Amino acid sequence: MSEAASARDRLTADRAAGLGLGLGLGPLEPMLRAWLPAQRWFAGKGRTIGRLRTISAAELLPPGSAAGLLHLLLDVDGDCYQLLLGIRPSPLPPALAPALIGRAEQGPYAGLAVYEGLGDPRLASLLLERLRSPGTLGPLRFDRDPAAVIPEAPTPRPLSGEQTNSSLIYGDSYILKIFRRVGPGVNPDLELPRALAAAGCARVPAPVAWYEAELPGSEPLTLGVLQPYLRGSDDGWQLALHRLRTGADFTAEAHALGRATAEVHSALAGALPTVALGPEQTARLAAGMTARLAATAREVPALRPYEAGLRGAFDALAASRGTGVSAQRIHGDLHLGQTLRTTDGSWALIDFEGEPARPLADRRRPEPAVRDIAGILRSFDYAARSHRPFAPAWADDCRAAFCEGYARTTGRDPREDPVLLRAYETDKAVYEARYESRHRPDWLHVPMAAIRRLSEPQRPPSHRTQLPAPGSPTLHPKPPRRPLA
Ligand SMILES: Nc1ncnc2c1ncn2[C@@H]1O[C@H](COP(=O)(O)OP(=O)(O)O)[C@@H](O)[C@H]1O
Ligand SMILES: O=P(O)(O)O[C@H]1O[C@H](CO)[C@@H](O[C@H]2O[C@H](CO)[C@@H](O)[C@H](O)[C@H]2O)[C@H](O)[C@H]1O
Repeated sequence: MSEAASARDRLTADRAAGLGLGLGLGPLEPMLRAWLPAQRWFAGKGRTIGRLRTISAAELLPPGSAAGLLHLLLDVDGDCYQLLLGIRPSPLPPALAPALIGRAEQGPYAGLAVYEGLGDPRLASLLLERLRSPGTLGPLRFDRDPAAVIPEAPTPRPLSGEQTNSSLIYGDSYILKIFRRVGPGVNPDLELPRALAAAGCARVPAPVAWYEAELPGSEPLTLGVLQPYLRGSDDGWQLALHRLRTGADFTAEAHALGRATAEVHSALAGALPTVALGPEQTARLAAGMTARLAATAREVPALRPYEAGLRGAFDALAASRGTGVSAQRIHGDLHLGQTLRTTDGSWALIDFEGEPARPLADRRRPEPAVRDIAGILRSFDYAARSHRPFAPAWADDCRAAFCEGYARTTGRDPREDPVLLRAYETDKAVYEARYESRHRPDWLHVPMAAIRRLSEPQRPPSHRTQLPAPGSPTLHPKPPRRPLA
């Protein structure tokens, strides 16, 4: 960055510090209190906000006759959230009207409209420009892969649809994910794709630029990651639903996805530390699952009648004494919505953030790879249950094909350790019950169906809706109808 640019950055950062936002949020506070709980990415939905204060404020662009861009990190009842606010003369142009948060009556922005800045192409372009030219602005540090060529000014658009964070797509070439709830320490969604890229694994789009906050006395907080946009790819979840609707087979894709997942797991195990689990660690894993179950049962009344039955899966894991299980860095929240089938027909995995509600330190801990496998197996069940009528055989076939694909690459079929797999599937279904009850109560019935099944005492498999036990004839189902990738 040039000296003039860095002097300008210091100026804007100093101006932001002097905005009167230092302790409280001043005139912005009432409007943000009303606006935050309505955001899809806000984790405290349904709660009245107690503490709301500024952690850092930096003007990426001071407002003048045109839009300004204010970057905020807010402490909302102990959670840290990232906001990018547009500030413009009021009224907003019609295209931006739905993004309005409020009009500042006093303070440095008196008379100006404050709005969600990401939908404003001018501000979205400014953010990309920052990422193209590394440097700092107040607490913000912008960084990039020096080898990457990031084009100038591709047209930005916000990604529409359900999301935990917020993303901007630039000219269908790059996608910038802006993390909303952030914490100290590198986000695994930056850490793991970078490690995979360095290891030569092409199953994950490699980060080309990122930005962080450097706050006194804290590890840097990852705030955003820019990656190549896999244009024309199909989201695995949508693809699966489409196949179900048209009565079409998905086992070839499930098999190829098993292989892709196994490749990513092998690359992660090669690039980052692994740990062999002994009986003590396995018992600790099982205790963690049991504790999560108890906490979820307190929060989700529908789960309570099944709590004792579900605990059986975790007790069995503790009793198994964990021989031969190894833990490694994994995806952490793998489901069909985190997979993309690219235009050349291969699978890519995205969103390595882990389960968004878990503390970052937990999400960065090595875990058995079967946790990801359980996530995908649950996802086939989700897809089959979203279909009317419920299609259990479709899900069973996909589950079997996925495990076979995984085994083809690693030499180990996940179903060979049914106790471990069942414990992780149960843990995932419990997580889903809490996730759905918090975010999509209309979907709660989907994990509840699995919870009912998983809470039943284990019987030898007698029909196709059961996960086949190792050695049973259904372990090696008929070959898929189409050639496998
Ligand atoms: N590299 C990419 N190429 C194409 N589409 C992508 C890419 N990364 C993400 N997406 C799309 O954006 C959506 C949201 O991304 P994701 O990383 O899952 O965000 P979140 O954590 O907010 O849910 C994905 O479901 C996918 O459709
Ligand atoms: O926002 P993320 O993609 O990181 O993940 C969260 O939201 C997912 C839903 O969007 C949720 O996934 C659950 O629903 C999916 C269908 O929409 C299904 O395919 C998954 O199997 C099921 O877990 C995910 O659990 C949550 O962390």
